[in-house]
Amino acid sequence: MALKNSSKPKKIGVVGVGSFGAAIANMLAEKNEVMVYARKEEIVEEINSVHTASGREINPSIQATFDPEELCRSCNILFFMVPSAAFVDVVRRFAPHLYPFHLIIHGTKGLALNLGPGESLETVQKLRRSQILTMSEVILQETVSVRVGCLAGPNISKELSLGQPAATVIASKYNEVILEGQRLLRSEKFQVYGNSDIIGVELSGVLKNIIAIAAGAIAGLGLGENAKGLLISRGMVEMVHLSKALGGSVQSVIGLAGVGDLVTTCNSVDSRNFTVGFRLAKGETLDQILSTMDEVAEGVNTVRIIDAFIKTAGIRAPITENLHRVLFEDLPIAEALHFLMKYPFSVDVDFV
Ligand SMILES: NC(=O)C1=CN([C@@H]2O[C@H](COP(=O)(O)OP(=O)(O)OC[C@H]3O[C@@H](n4cnc5c(N)ncnc54)[C@H](O)[C@@H]3O)[C@@H](O)[C@H]2O)C=CC1
Ligand SMILES: O=C(CO)COP(=O)(O)O
Repeated sequence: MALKNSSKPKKIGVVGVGSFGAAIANMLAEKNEVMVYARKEEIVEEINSVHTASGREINPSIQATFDPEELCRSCNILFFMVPSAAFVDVVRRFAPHLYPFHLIIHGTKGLALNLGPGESLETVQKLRRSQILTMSEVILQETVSVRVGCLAGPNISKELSLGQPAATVIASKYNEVILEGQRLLRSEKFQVYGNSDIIGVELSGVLKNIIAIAAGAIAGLGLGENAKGLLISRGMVEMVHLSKALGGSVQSVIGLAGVGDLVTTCNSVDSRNFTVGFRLAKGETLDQILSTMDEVAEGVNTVRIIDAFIKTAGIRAPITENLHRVLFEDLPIAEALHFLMKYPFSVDVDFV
C-alpha cells in the first residue's frame, strides 16, 4: 500500500540505540517526539518499560519499535546510527518502507564495499574508488531517498550524554537537510555547523579513526606530547590526500569534522579507536582486543579498506600503510614507529 506523507506532525526516528544512537536520540528528545528502532525485541521491551537500552538511560518520552515499517510510517526524518558493518543490511531492511519524502541523516564513521557477487576484500585485494561506498552513497544506492545528510564531528557519546558542550557538522547537498538537522539538534550546549561537501565530511569522520588508533599506540608506548603533535599533524596531511583522492575537499578535513574530531579522538581514553591502539601497544593481539570490546572500533576495518585503495590510487599514506602492517601482518609497533621516523617527509604542508 502506498504511503502518503500526511500533514500530521511526525516523530523523529533513530535507527540503532548503541552508544551514539542513544546519545543522539536523547538530545533529539529534548525538543522533539522521538521513536527509536532496535532490532532486538528485548531491547525494545527494555526501552519501553524501564527507559534504558542495554543499561544506557533513555529519555522516558522515547518510544521504541523493532518494526522498520512502523518507524518509517511514524517519522519523516530518520537518523541512521548503526555501525558500517551492519549498515547495508539495515538500510535494505528499511528500503521497502522509505519514500522520497523521507529525509535521512546518518552518524556512521565507516565505509562499505561495493563488490560483485562472490567477491570480498580478500579476493580483490586492491580497491578502486567505485568499489568503496560512504554511508550516504549506500543510502542513495539502496533506497529512493534523495535528501540525505551526515552528522560528523568531535562527538564522544559519553560526553554528550553528560550534557557537556560540543558541536557537530551536518553535511548535505541539500540545504534543507542542513537546516532540519540544525533545527532538531541545536541547543545551548550543542552547536550545529553546515557543510555542503557531504563526501568530504563523511571521509573526515572515517579517516580520523585510523590516526586515532595510531595515537592510542603512541600513548600505550609511553611517548610524549611531541610525538602526538607530530602524529596529529602528519595524520591530517594524510587525511587530506586520501580524502581528495576519494572525492572530498581539503576544507572539510581542516574543519570541525576533520581536525576537530581528529584532535578529540586522538586525546580521548573514551575513544574505542584510541583504545585499540593503546591496548596493541601494551602487547595484546588484535583478536584479543576485538573479542573483548562490546562497542565498535570502525578504524580497524577502515585501515583494511584504505590500504587496499592506496594500491590503486597512486598515493602514499605511510601512517595507514604501517598501521595495516601492525594490525594484520604482525609488524611490531616499535618497528612501525622506527619506519615512520625514517620516512622522507620533507615538506610540512603540501596541499595548499
Ligand atoms: N560512540 C561514539 O562516541 C560515536 C560513534 N559514532 C559512530 O556511530 C556508529 C555507531 O557507533 P556506536 O553507537 O558507538 O556503536 P555501538 O557498538 O555502541 O552500537 C551499535 C548499535 O548498532 C546496533 N546494530 C548492530 N548491528 C545491527 C543490525 N544488523 N541491525 C540493527 N542494529 C544493529 C547494535 O545493536 C547497537 O545498538 C559508528 O559508525 C561510530 O563510528 C560517531 C560519533 C561518536
Ligand atoms: O567518532 C567519535 C568521536 O567523535 C568516537 O570515536 P570512537 O569510535 O573511537 O569511540
